[in-house]
Amino acid sequence: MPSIINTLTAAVAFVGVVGATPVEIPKPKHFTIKQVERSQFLRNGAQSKVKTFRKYGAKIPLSLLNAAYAGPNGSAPAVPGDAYDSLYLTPVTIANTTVQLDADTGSADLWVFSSLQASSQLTGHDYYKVDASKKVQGASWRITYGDGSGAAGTVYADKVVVGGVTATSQAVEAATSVSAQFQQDRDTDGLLGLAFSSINTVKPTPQKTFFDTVKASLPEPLFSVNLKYHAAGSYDFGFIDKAKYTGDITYVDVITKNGFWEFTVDGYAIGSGATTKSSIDAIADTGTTLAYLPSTLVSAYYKQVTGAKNSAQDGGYVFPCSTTPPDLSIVIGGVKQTIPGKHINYAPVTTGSTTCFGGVQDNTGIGFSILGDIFLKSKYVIHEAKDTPRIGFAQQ
Ligand SMILES: Cc1noc(C)c1CN(C)Cc1cc2n(n1)CCN(c1cc(N)ncn1)C2
Repeated sequence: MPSIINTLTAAVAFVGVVGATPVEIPKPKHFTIKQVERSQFLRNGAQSKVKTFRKYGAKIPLSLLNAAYAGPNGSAPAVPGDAYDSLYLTPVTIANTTVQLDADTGSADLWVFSSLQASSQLTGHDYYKVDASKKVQGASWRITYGDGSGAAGTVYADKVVVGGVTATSQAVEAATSVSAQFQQDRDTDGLLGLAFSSINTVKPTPQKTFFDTVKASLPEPLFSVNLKYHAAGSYDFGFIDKAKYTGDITYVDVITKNGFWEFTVDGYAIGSGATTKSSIDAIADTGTTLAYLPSTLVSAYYKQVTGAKNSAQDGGYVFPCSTTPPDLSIVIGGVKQTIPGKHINYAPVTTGSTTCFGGVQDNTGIGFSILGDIFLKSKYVIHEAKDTPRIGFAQQ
């Protein structure tokens, strides 16, 4: 629908009567009343409902959030799963059911809670009702994540729609079992893997990710990630939205050998300090909540945070919640990408504690650095899968 903008320009004289003596109010030169597209009002209807729910502290149904933040074709919302952005959820329609999946650039399996699980595991979840006629015979999958959580099951080829983009026959990995972490997390109905298909866990034949399935049909072979701090962002498939970033996009080549969106960081700076040159191997990973960086960098960073300590009891670097830590910049493609200090004050270590867990932690034991949501939520990140895959970063 073309937007209907009527501009009414009127010169209106107001004569007000105050007491007995008429008072002439200076004549305004002109004013404009803009009319906007009806659909924007409709979307704003959902948004005004979200505001009312928030005002009265009511839990907002994800379906309402999805309606409020529905984007143009190709764009899907990424809604924080809780108050601390521990994960972001995106509505995905599989066959005729819409589920809330954690879109994850650090893994390559599209898996979902399903009717194959014990019904006790399905309470509070939307789930995929498997269609036996669509089963991929002989195929199975099993995935384990860095935090020890995981799931396993069998495979179906079914219709999947994300942000209006349709994969007519996408490998849908139906869970037969999920780990305790997923059983306890009633918001996450599964994952939408967006890493490279080379690390898909389906046996005997690895399956394509949703992005790989639809890539050739998109305007451009890319997807853009726009996670936000304590707010709904988006995943844009096939296009770059200039309204979602400022300045330039800095691209670097992706190292594809491990199946991640992996690249080299050139250095870092703490607060307004000098830049330290350092070659750091890192992956961009929307499925990881925090940022995990080399111990030398992390130790130098927390030396500048009043009251910070590396607490074995709390499982990492913590500091008083009243602290606003310094910004942390990392240099990618010669350009500083800054994490606001506010984002690094992640969350109380336990509910009500005045000790807060740092959003930047040590990568010891992981083998590489992970730029998770703490880094990503202030950036607009382009994942381009041409012959030489590239990743691009811009400031939101
Ligand atoms: C609640 C809640 N709080 O924080 C999380 C996470 C949850 C969700 N919940 C506990 C279940 C869960 C566990 C994981 N996820 N979701 C997402 C995939 N995981 C990854 C992905 C990846 N790329 N790298 C490492 N792990 C681990």
